[in-house]
Amino acid sequence: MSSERELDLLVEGLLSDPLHYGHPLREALARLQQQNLDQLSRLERIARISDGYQSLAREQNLSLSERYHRQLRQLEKVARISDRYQDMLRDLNQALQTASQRDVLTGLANRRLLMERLREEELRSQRSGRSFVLAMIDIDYFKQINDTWGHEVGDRALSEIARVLQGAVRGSDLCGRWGGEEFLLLLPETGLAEAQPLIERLRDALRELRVMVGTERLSITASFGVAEYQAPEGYSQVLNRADAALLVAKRSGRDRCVLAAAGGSLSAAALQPS
Ligand SMILES: Nc1nc2c(ncn2[C@@H]2O[C@H](COP(=O)(O)OP(=O)(O)OP(=O)(O)O)[C@@H](O)[C@H]2O)c(=O)[nH]1
Repeated sequence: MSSERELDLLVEGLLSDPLHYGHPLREALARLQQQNLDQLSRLERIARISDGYQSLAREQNLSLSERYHRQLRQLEKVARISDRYQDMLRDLNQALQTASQRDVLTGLANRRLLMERLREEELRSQRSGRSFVLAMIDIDYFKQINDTWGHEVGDRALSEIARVLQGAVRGSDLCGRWGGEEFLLLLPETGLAEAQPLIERLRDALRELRVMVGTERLSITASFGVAEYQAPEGYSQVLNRADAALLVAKRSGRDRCVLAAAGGSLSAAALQPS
């Protein structure tokens, strides 16, 4: 038995012994004993409170760290979703950009992209002094194809024509659909003399094109108006000259190419039907 416990028992024994009732020291001992018990229970309460605080603090720490990790995991998830979302947005933007620059039927550059490139080419030519060539191409009697075979056949013919034109030009050239059955070729860093063989090849390729409707083969020819950029003119002037040359090609029988010479006069160096 511990000495504290022995002392307790001794004090309890003295206080409960009727022999000591009325003894002046008994009252003092009883008060001392009570004070001791009160002190003890106060200490026990403090210890309980302290224990409670400690476990609460532990719990709070634990849940804080858990909450922190949970937040971190959520943030990582949000970041992953946001990355994916951004990738999707980028792809979508790219697709929209491409779609806004492409002709739906033929997949060629549309008029918007052609205009953009024309502006760029004008600036480049003014800086470098190297000209570019524009070829306006219009399919001959295309209305007859539609009227005879229907719009779907007309659409198929336009797609085939586009494929031939696109296949014949260099990577640095731009071939686009200007509208309807009209196409535009933009040949950077090129002069009329260099453009002529390409135009010849294109005319041949179109003439040889086999667009079939059942056993019938469509006859496809095109007229060309070709002009070379003359600095410091604006791109719309070279467009107008190519257009005027095309009109002459149409009026003088179609299936031919008319070159717009510098200064606005139309060259007699038209390529005649072969
Ligand atoms: N199928 C189809 N036809 C089109 C499309 N765009 C324009 N066309 C047709 O192309 C034809 C152009 O006719 P015109 O401008 O009279 O010219 P053309 O018959 O080719 O005669 P010339 O140009 O003078 O040789 C019209 O019948 C238009 O409807 C298209 O996207 N699909």
